[in-house]
Amino acid sequence: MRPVGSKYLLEEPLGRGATGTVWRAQVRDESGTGAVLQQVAIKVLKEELATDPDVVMRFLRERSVLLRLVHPNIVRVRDLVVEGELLALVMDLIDGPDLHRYLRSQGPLSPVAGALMMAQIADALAASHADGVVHRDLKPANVLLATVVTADGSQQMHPLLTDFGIARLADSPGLTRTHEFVGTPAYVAPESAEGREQTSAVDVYGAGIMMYELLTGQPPFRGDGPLQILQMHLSQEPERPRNLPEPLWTVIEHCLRKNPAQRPTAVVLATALRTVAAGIGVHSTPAQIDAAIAVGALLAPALAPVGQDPTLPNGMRYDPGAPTVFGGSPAAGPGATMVNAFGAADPTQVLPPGAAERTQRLDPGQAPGAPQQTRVMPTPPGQNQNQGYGQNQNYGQNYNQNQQFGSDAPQQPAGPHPWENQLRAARTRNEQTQVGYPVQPGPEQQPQVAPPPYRGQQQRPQQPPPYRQPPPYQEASGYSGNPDYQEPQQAPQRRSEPPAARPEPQRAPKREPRREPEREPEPRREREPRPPRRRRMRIPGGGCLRALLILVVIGVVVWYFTPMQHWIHNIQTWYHDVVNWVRSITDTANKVKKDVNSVPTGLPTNLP
Ligand SMILES: Nc1ncnc2c1ncn2[C@@H]1O[C@H](COP(=O)(O)OP(=O)(O)OP(=O)(O)O)[C@@H](O)[C@H]1O
Repeated sequence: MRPVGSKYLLEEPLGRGATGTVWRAQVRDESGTGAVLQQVAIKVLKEELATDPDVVMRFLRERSVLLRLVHPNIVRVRDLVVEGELLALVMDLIDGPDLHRYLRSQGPLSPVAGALMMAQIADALAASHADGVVHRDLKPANVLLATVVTADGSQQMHPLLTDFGIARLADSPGLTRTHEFVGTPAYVAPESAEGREQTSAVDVYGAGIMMYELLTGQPPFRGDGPLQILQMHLSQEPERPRNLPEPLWTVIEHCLRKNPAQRPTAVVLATALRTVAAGIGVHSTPAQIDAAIAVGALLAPALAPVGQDPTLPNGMRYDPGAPTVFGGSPAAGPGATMVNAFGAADPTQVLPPGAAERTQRLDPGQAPGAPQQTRVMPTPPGQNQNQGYGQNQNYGQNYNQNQQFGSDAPQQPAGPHPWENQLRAARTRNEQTQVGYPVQPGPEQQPQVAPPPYRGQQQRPQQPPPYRQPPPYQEASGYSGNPDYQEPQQAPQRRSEPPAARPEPQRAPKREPRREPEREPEPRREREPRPPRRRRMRIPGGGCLRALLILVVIGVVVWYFTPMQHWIHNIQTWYHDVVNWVRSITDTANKVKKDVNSVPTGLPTNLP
């Protein structure tokens, strides 16, 4: 067993994810008895994260926020440990599978069960959004299912959202150089895929994808590789699953809008899901059915009652400013190099060289060791990369303006996100290849993904929605919380006309024209499509015939239009002359020879 800090002992790994390994661990009594006080889960972040100064810095800065996120549907983070080159989150140990594993083994949930489970996850999101925390990596693997036994002895599944802040930690400028993907492509919102600003709406998109998967068994966009899936998020509309009740599809479809401004808030989503769950059950009253059918009006973005859910009791408001209630002992052991939940005021003792100094520069007005304010509105990816630490001194300021989701705080120019680069590279590759690939439209040609008119940039900033505690399942629809609960699969029958659509409310007048982002991506010039080539008919041997024909034509021209005939005639004449000369010479020679041979022999040989 490996010790972590002065009071934790890692027992056995529970599982590994992209950002680290989760261990079952013990909390030891530090008074000397060594007794095991409690079992916890500890997520030990990967070494490459733990050694990245940016991650360490964020880890320390966001500890107060992560520790403060206390909600019935959020896995509670109890402690954050920084020890040497080890970063770890100490969490409640949840004795149950994660939702991904559950879906693989049990199959999809029924519409009512799925809607009620997602309503609870939306509650968790509403609470975290109210506190300025965007999850950014919503997926079934990040929902743990605790089993609770009710008063009547039956077992119920209780979903708890985990891994808050991890995606943001992993999205470090240093890491994005080596890690191409932070997040899970199947659940990524279009704006995240394009490296645009990520607001709380990315979580609502993730919730929409998750809901689709809970009800059908698979996410809406599936492809061969991450890039193809990202492209589908950007340009494809999800296909409506068969047998899905219409009101439930309406909710999913609103969550999956490409434009983040058209998605509902998490508060509205939770209300809408409970309305739908109540209206599609077997015991639904006509009024509940009508309310479910009219859920589209509730989800309309202009009507989204930010933070105002009339169905929730007043006494159950979520107070983001409320003090965090921690358990355990605040004392760190002597010499312990640990930053703990109770020691927000503890000086940070172990930081990679320079990180402490940077932290100091980030918070110039803050006394060393003083509890940090909540500053967790995610900066657009790449911002830090381009700006350096000095400019991050505005972080707190920006947060104060940004904590209303979608505020009119000045937008920092965001550098290209790694995904964006990859998408561009892929498109460019397609263009260069040009073999049977249609030219992919650039972002500027895609109507669905045109930079959205962020509400925050156009409208007056709104206060974050005060979160109210949701009612238990039973209050919503009589659902016991057990996903095995049976309810009809078909859409509710319309028993009366739905209530007239609410009048469109007056939108707040534009306060200032929207500022164009300073770094608009260069509009990419589309290539002119090549005209189709005319295909020539190929005749076998046609090439030879053509050459022969050309030779004949040349011969005729030369014969009739040049002195060739004359030259040939002369050559013939010369030839004949030469032949005649040769003949006459030969004849003469033969004659001479004959004459010589005819000279009489027998002459005296002894002539003087
Ligand atoms: N608090 C917890 N209690 C019990 N088991 C947990 C807890 N947190 C995580 N686990 C289990 O540990 C395993 C790994 O979790 P982890 O969060 O690292 O996985 P992941 O979500 O797939 O990865 P990542 O979010 O890093 O991409 C999962 O199977 C999960 O069920």
